[in-house]
Amino acid sequence: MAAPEGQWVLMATGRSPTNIAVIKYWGKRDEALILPVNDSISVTLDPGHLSATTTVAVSPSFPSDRMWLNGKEISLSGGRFQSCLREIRKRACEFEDEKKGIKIKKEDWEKLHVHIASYNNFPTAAGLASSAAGFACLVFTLGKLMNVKEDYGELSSIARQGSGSACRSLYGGFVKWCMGKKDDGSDSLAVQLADETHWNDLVIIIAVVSSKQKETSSTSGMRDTVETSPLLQYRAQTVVPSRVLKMEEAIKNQDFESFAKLTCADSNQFHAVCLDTSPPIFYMNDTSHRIISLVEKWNQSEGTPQVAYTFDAGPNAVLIARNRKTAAVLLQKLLYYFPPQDKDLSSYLVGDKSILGDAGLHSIEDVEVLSAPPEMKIQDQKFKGDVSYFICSRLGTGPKVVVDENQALIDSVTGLPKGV
Ligand SMILES: Nc1ncnc2c1ncn2[C@@H]1O[C@H](COP(=O)(O)OP(=O)(O)OP(=O)(O)O)[C@@H](O)[C@H]1O
Ligand SMILES: C[C@@](O)(CCOP(=O)(O)OP(=O)(O)O)CC(=O)O
Repeated sequence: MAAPEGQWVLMATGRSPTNIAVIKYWGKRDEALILPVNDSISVTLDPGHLSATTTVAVSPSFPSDRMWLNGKEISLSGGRFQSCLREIRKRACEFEDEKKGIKIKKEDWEKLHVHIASYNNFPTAAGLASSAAGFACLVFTLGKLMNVKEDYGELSSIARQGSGSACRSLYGGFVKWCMGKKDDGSDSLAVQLADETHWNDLVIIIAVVSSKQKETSSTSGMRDTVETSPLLQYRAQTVVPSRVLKMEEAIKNQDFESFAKLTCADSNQFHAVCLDTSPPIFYMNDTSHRIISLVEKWNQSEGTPQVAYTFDAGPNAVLIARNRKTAAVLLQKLLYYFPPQDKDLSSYLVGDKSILGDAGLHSIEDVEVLSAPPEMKIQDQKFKGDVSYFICSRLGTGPKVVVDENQALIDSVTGLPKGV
């Protein structure tokens, strides 16, 4: 290390998207390495709406590894953080910045400590896959800092050891996590099926359903399912392999009918294996069921699917509309049943707010005069307050370096999070 000992702080900042599975990962064959029992497929969401931003810093003056998440210091002692740090350090390469007088040899990285600050632009641990965006961002940004060779497949298999679904956030667009066969997990990694420009008509509306924090985490829920559900074997060995092939074909051909049918069926089967677990796990609630019913009835009345729904380990609905026009009609139907509790429409729909204009919803008065969806039996009942808010988004890119140093979350002089 050529610079005066302890005088420098070297930093990198990255931003990573979250993703939502359309063919679900549920069940591990190896808990420590996080190896799944089946392949899964996801869509990456626009990082402008849902992403993690992480700054990692290294300095000879740091006595230990530390991390701050959304401004609060958290422990890095857990096995998942330790696995990601260890695997990235192993692959670190020599780095030199002559102007700043910094030289770090390959073997120096093992001795240097890092400070990590991360911020999610959406609620953490609220069923919106913050762990996927977070671990993908951590691994991607550490890789940049430590000059790791750009092999996204390998990075994805490291992110997988932070949280399984995180491996799919290393790419934009449509992504497949190949379960792999090897015991060491080296072939359990993500590949991109198509980038975000391949099928850009799709519009994603997320209904963030009001709920307390979930009772069963994905990690413990899937462990219980593996141990107790006879249905999971059938799903992993027979159903998913053929669905994955069909889903890849649907994505390749932009076949919305097939895409929507597979997405809804797979979400429903995932929740069925949760119910088949002993004791049973319930992630969806009455609001989730009402949204399913709304979409199913509409799709049926149109004769062909307009919207796909999928639910992760929580009650939030992720709705994928075939195009903007359909998304605008969907929003009208949703707001008819789930009007905002207060008069502020603009904070009730975040992300791409321009969809409100497309739906002709400029004020709360426009929501109040919406007519009931004709295909629905329940016309006179509304469920104000059952949805906290909506997010309108689209498919997005994979992780990116944030070059603007003003956006770094760590102060380049103190090496501590800004504002601490
Ligand atoms: N930006 C981040 N950087 C690193 N780790 C993060 C980040 N955001 C979240 N995490 C990790 O993920 C954990 C939250 O994961 P959890 O599975 O409980 O919630 P979620 O991913 O938001 O929801 P779900 O898995 O139901 O979609 C946090 O406690 C933290 O360990
Ligand atoms: C329902 C899911 O969202 C489950 C995600 O599980 P996690 O990736 O959060 O679990 P761990 O690997 O234990 O961290 C389906 C999916 O994203 O494929």
